[in-house]
Amino acid sequence: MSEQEEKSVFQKKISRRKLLKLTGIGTVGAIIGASGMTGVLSAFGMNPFEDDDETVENKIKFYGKHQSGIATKGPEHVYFVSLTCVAKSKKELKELFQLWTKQSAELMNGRLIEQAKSNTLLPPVDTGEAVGLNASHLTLTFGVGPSLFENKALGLQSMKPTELKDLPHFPKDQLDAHYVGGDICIQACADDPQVAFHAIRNLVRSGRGKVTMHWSQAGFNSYEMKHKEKRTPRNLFAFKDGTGNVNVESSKDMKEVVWVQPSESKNWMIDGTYLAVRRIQMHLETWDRTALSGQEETFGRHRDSGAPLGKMDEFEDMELDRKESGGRVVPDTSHVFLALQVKDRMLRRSFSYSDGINPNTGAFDAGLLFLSFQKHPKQFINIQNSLGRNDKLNEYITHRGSALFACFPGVTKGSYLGAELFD
Ligand SMILES: C=CC1=C(C)c2cc3[nH]c(cc4nc(cc5[nH]c(cc1n2)c(C)c5CCC(=O)O)C(CCC(=O)O)=C4C)c(C)c3C=C
Ligand SMILES: [Fe+2]
Repeated sequence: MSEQEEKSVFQKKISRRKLLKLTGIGTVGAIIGASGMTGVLSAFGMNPFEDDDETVENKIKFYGKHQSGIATKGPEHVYFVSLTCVAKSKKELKELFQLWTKQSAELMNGRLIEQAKSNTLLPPVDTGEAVGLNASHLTLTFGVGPSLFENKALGLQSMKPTELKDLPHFPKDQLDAHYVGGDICIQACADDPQVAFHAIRNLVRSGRGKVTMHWSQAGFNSYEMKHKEKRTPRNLFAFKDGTGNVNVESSKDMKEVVWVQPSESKNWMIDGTYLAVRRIQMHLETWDRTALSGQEETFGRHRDSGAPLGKMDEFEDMELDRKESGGRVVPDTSHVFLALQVKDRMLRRSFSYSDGINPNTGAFDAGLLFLSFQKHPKQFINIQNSLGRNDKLNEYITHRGSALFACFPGVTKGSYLGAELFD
């Protein structure tokens, strides 16, 4: 940088574009590393996580300290995919994440993965089904599973955090290999299911030769609106699901429960989180034959209001030890009672699914794509163990799918997804 150029930077006369050019950030961090870039931009009074286009409607920012789709509230649709990595080297995989970074920023800005006019003699680069649709609050969240680190060709063995291992077998699990594990995951959430699907379709398509699809699951949430605010959504058993969740607006809670802090894991996981995924079938027909009182005793909450048993309002305190006529108001076999027996907490971000009819039973294949984010997998494991064999809800559900992923921190502009792992 010349003296004159430096002066312009300090007087903040220089344009963002010019600064990126001068520092070499435009060439994917060729000159300074990912964390160095954050420092340089901050020193010049620029937000390193700022996105380009503030004018785009219904847009969630791609760049940030944390990935989108974790603390982002009120998702209506999800398309989740678990992938197998077939890349032959770390370099190939790194290039894929660099490409996905660029494409994700485009998609979350409501654009196609490639703006260039298609050559009519070739298949279009973007598949096109999102043409004319807006960003629809699309979020994209990427993670890597334990098996990725066992692939010797990638040479990532020493980077594996000790806590990143397959979830243990839990009592009553009846897992179907079709819905277990994966090397890489992508969670796409949007208000429009076609926008979410389009994103995954195009990301997977451009990863051809480096990834193949292992399993996927689409899901949905519907929100009652009050004073233009989304209320807690109901699951397919009609209960409000998410009332006792971590407050995503509290950075203290998020640091305590969700975001990995320095020295809590491998350095590349700082500001990242672990995603536990469970595909849980819900036996709707059995549930629908259960009396309302039995349904409410199963969860420990009233169905319509979502209030703790014996109370009126959804957000009243859950008093687990409250007794009336000598008996517990909230049964000790209820889902909420057992979930609260351990001190661990998690951020739940689940979606309902309905996938047609099971040909063997003639029953709905419907349930919950349970997704929880936590800074350590033991938080999920401890709660699931507490639910164990005693949860009354077990009479109505069967866990069919399971996976654990380490989700990267967010991306600084000029860097890429997973840079801290690959560089
Ligand atoms: C291991 C963690 C959990 C699994 C698996 C799980 C499955 C599951 N949950 C519901 C419905 C509800 N869960 C509710 C509360 C709740 N659930 C968990 C954990 C798991 N649930 C926790 C930690 C809590 C919060 C307890 C609290 O802090 O109060 C509720 C009540 C409303 C709410 O707080 O969200 C419902 C309803 C289903 C249907 C299900 C599997 C299909
Ligand atoms: Fe639950």
